[in-house]
Amino acid sequence: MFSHAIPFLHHKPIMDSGNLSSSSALPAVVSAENFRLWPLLDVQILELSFALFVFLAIHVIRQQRRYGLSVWPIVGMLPSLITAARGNLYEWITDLLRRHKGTFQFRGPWFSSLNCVVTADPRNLEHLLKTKFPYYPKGSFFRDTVRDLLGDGIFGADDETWQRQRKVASIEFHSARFRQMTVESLVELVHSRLETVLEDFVERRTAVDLQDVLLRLTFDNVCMIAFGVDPGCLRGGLPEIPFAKAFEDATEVTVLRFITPTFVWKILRYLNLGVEKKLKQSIKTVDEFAEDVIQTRKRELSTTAQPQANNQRSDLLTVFMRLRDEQGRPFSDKFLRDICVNFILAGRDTSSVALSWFFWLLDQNPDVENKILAEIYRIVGERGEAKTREFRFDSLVFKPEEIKKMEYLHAAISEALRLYPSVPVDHKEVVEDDVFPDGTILKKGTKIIYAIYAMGRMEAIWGKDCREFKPERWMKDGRFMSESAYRFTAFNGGPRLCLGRDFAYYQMKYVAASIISRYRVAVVKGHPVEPKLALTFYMKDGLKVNLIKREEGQIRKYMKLN
Ligand code: HEM
Repeated sequence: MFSHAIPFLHHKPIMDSGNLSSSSALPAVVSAENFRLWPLLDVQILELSFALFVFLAIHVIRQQRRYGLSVWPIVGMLPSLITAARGNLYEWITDLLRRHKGTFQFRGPWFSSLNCVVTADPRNLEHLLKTKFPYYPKGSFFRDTVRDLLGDGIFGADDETWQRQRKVASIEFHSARFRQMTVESLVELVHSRLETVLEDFVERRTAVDLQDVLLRLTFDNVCMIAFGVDPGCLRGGLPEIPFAKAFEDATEVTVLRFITPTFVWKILRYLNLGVEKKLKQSIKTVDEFAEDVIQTRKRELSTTAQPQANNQRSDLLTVFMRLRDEQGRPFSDKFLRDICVNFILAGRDTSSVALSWFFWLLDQNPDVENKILAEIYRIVGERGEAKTREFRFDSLVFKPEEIKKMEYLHAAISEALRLYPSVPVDHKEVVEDDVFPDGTILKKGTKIIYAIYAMGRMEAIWGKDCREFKPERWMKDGRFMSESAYRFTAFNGGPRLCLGRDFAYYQMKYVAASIISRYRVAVVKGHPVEPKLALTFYMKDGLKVNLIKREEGQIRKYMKLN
């Protein structure tokens, strides 16, 4: 920057002095006396520029020592961040955190919203997620950024608005009715849709993008849970569903707002230009879909034709429609829409990307795959009918109690989430001056990023083998052992612990066991696997795999059955 500034300051006098013979070319105010001063001024400017340069160089070096990164005037650490974002940003953050013993301060450009404290220290996580929870809300910056898409829904909400939704949804998520719905919806999706789609790829002997198929499955599944409707993304031919596409587009553009200066996206929104125009259109499609479902459900619930069927409904939309607010009034259609849209966002891609990383890891760790298979066969083998010739292992429909017993599979999925958490970084805001347990001083308004991906790679937390995929680290005496939410933060922790965690484990285990028991999943050789920069930890190029069908005869031989 300053190497540009110096010649610029010199140019004018040098050019002018070249025209000395022609006094008419000189500005009237430049006298001969003034001209004798030019070389003097030149030297002074040069000296001043040099002093400024030295001062800045010392400043940058000092800041580099203090923060571990160059801090440039005006743009702060942004150049390093941009360079890192071209490679693997999450590894870059991990490396910085390791060098700074778990916490570092990022200095963004002046007047930007990028100044923040980044931490992977479990003591700090417990402090902000639990001990001092009320002092670390999502905050107004987050809420304003996501409001157009998420409205007053649970994700951006704080205080009473959050509490009310959390309480109702929490009761519902733990109810027997809800559990039954999740079990039934998965049986329907896996055996009527997923199996058909995968079988089609096997017959055509073509590779399948497993991440895409899993995303479709979890999108349909979460819509069944939130709205009580199936959008049909996993139907034959894998059609493009306008609601699903609009949802995806709206999420992508909303994420872009986080790295765009607020005034820029607000102007674009006001003028209805560029990505903001796209966001508006996508939200319109989402709203129309929601409106349609809400009105249809209202009509269904008001008819007396099927009272039993209506009472059985346990999707979130119906549950919240039956409730009344503090004044005894039903919730507005807008609030109902917000609740459902937030749950869809929470559950649409988290489980599917986790499963994609899990299958990728399994391909590199055949010993783990064999142990999972052995566990499945052992558990299913306990069924009396499993020993008969009519029983077929390649068309298993697991019972909920069997899924629960699969503890090694539970450990393997947790291990995949430890290394590849679906939400790689999360954020909070400080509402009052505070000090982290590690001594970091926090000023009111500071943004906190907790680096969940980096936490899985901290030797201080997981030991020297932290980068290895070892489900055994979760097992003790043949049983799964859970870990503190402040060390394993893939599902967040404290009062805002993921509401869908139990459901997500059931869903992931059911889908994984159903696929593994039917096929060996082999990642296509040379397929590039790297993370995409997004809110969720997608694989940038999906996960291309070939499916190799397991032979019934081999399974029976393996199980020593005839
Ligand atoms: C592997 C699967 C999943 C992972 C790793 C995961 C992870 C997370 C994380 C990190 C948060 C905190 C987000 C934040 O506050 O910024 C969260 C919140 C939440 N999750 Fe999950 N999630 C998963 C699946 C699901 C599913 C399937 C559902 C619902 C069907 C769900 C529902 C929620 C809800 C409602 C919240 C908000 C809780 C609150 O703010 O009180 N999640 N989840």
